[in-house]
Amino acid sequence: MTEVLRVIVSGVTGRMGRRLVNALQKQATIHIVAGITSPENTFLGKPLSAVSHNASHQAPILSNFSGLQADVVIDFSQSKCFDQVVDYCVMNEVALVSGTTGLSQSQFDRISQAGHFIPVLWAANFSINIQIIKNLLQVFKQKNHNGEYRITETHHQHKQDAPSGTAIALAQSLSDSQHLMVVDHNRFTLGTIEITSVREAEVPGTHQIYCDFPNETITIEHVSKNGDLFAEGAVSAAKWLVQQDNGLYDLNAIILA
Ligand SMILES: NC(=O)C1=CN([C@@H]2O[C@H](COP(=O)(O)OP(=O)(O)OC[C@H]3O[C@@H](n4cnc5c(N)ncnc54)[C@H](O)[C@@H]3O)[C@@H](O)[C@H]2O)C=CC1
Ligand SMILES: O=C(O)C1=N[C@H](C(=O)O)C[C@H](O)C1
Repeated sequence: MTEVLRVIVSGVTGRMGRRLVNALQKQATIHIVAGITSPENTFLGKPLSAVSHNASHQAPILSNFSGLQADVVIDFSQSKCFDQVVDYCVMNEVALVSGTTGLSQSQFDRISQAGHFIPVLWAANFSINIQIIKNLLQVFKQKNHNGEYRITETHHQHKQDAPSGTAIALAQSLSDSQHLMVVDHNRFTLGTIEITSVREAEVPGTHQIYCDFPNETITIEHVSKNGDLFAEGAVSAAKWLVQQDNGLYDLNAIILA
């Protein structure tokens, strides 16, 4: 008999959390234990059916993880509640898949530490093709010593962090420096890489990378058509992660599996 995977959705009332619930409900072998939201959220105490297409879903929307038992947490929330997510997973030996961006360096250090105790996978972008583009950019960097690069990211007006986690990750593939500097509210640098952030209407997420070499230019554009791309990527990652040993993983581990 196939074992049922018990999942907690952190950030369940958000744009991604709702898509995640819908994606999880398509999986016969997944059971959603509960959804977590902020203490002030109006959906608190309601069943998951309040935030999903499936009116029959009775799992509760809670403000904390207390007493919950699960195999994996899938987290798309906010940096301010990220520490409580990691603490719950480590203390209860629950695997963690997280796509929350805008994290501080100490929160990234915490993810690395958590990998000693549980399987953890964090990705700024759950599109496998973004991971493939990151890998390609690393090759560009190795093979082109005179390359100059610029990144522009465009997202919906509700997005709280800038630049996007994806833009930072793409720039990190191209730079020896990992340190982000703020130029002004929508312009940043990471080493010599310039990043521009645009906030526009309901754009799901577009990233353009301009690569300038002495005798050629290359432009790569990745356009997310909708958030299901990320939700479905995170569900696949969760199904894979629960079968792994403790450790810190990225999407390359899934590509190479
Ligand atoms: N890695 C990826 O592929 C993707 C990452 N993201 C990231 O996921 C995160 C969420 O994005 P959205 O759903 O658009 O944001 P959102 O603002 O719509 O949702 C955030 C959720 O976090 C919850 N939350 C806020 N404070 C909380 C607290 N103290 N305790 C528990 N829950 C709390 C909110 O209630 C809400 O459910 C962002 O960091 C975003 O950048 C978004 C899309 C794709
Ligand atoms: O907030 C979003 O919407 C997205 N955030 C991620 C990021 O910060 O890179 C990924 C995706 O582009 C959508």
